[in-house]
Amino acid sequence: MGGHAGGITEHLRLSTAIRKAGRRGILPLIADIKPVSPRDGNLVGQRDVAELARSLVKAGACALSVVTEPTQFGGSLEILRCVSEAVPVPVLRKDFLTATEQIEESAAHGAAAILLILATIPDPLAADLYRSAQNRGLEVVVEIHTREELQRALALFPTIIGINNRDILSLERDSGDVRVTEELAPHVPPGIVKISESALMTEADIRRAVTAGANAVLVGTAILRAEDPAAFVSSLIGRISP
Ligand SMILES: O=C(O)c1ccccc1NCC(=O)[C@H](O)[C@H](O)COP(=O)(O)O
Repeated sequence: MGGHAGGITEHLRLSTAIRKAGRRGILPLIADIKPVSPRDGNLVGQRDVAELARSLVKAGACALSVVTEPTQFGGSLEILRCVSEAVPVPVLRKDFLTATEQIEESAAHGAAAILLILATIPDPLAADLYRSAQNRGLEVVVEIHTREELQRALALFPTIIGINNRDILSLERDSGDVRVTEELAPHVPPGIVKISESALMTEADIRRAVTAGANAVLVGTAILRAEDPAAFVSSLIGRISP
């Protein structure tokens, strides 16, 4: 799958990977690699990140995300590169991006998509960053947590909207609630890929997100805290249909 450009594998688009899994009746699950949770502490520990990434994809994750924010989440661009080089699926970079130079940096480290968090980015900057990412061939997950942010997101004509069940402004110290997806997903126009992100801790949470209309789920803590993360992913995918 894909070719090579400057040492980094060129991956499928994130929206394509999600749609493809959904069409095949496979739960589109994005497994999130977050080294540290401000709420739950160290999640990756001494594990080899490349091996972890490969095992999650082998278990059926259609894409991965990597949190690169270093101070609160223990992430780095090196981890992004390591994961992107290890797997043949799209990798989403999750960070508080605010500058156009970070678009090039994301692409150079193998990201297929970036996150734009509307809670932290004013409208003109969001539009600039969205355009820059598109011009660089990256997809954008426009992240929202409120109805007001959904209206702002729609003005960008996004292909993917991420509904964050946690309040990122509290740096994920809140417990989050899938009710946020249940409230917002029905208001997202058809044709836009909807990802329910964060605080999906149980099979029941994921079922609720899918029932509310999420086309994909992004799960971090529950996978990384499982005794066997790959077995956990494959059991979720085996038990839940999109
Ligand atoms: O989600 C964000 O907006 C975000 C931005 C920058 C750094 C970290 C961020 N959130 C952390 C995550 O991406 C979560 O790890 C991910 O949504 C999975 O959540 P969970 O399943 O609750 O661990």
